[in-house]
Amino acid sequence: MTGLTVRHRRTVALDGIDLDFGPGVHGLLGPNGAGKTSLIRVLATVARPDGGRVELLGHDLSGHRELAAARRRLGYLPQDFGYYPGFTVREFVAYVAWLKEMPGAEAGAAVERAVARVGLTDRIDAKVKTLSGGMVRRVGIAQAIVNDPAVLLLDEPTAGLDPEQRVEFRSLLQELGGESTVVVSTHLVEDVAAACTEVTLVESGQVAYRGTPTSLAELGESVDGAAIGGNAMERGYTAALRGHRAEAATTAGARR
Ligand SMILES: Nc1ncnc2c1ncn2[C@@H]1O[C@H](COP(=O)(O)OP(=O)(O)OP(=O)(O)O)[C@@H](O)[C@H]1O
Repeated sequence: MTGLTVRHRRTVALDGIDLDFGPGVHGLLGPNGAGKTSLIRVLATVARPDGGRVELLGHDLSGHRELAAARRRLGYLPQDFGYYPGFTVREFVAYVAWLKEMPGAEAGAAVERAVARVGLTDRIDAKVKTLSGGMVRRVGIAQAIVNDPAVLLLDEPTAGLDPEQRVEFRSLLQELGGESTVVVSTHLVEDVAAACTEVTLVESGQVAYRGTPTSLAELGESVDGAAIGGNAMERGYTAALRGHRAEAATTAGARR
């Protein structure tokens, strides 16, 4: 994407950002309101940008036909994931497979495979409304991967998962990142440390930092631990944010 701009009324959620994502697991980190969801929604083709150009899997997302082609190869777990409570897990994931225009002959096996990958085979014929919050989240992940997407977008997928499920989910993420491009937004620096190949730190609609989890931890090692606190990765996160804020303040001062 180049010059990607998203506005919500007077709020600039994304301020002309340039980014590209290749194969692997990309962690999107940033404070509340930084613009992570706005970015994922544009990539998921559910929101139109106000400016800039976005290309996904070779499709320019400004074209209608291109959008449909891109959607078939996408997987998306929204932050507020809506589902039909009366559907069983199988029915719900099959419904998403149908929406993605998967051929009927393949869909049945694909649904079972996706549900198995999130560890819910024993509940596949249970109604979604009877599941715990963490299980519903896993159904959300299953529907996102049912079509073996080339690009998988996950907005806060670990919210509501217990620690054991989170650990299992991270290994699933690593597996998925070996096959496709995964973009995952999270508040948890541990998710990034454990599962991501690259980190993008977003702040006030801008890219504040890009690098590997190791380079972010190295940045944390280089700052005064007593002054910031936390582990190396958390210190790196804080130092990168503060660095970006200082730079933005200097630029704004120079403009005045
Ligand atoms: N529908 C909307 N109407 C008005 N403002 C919005 C809307 N959606 C987002 N915003 C604003 O746009 C900015 C970016 O929001 P966004 O949800 O993309 O951030 P985020 O990084 O995903 O935040 P969080 O971590 O809290 O989910 C924020 O200032 C937010 O208040």
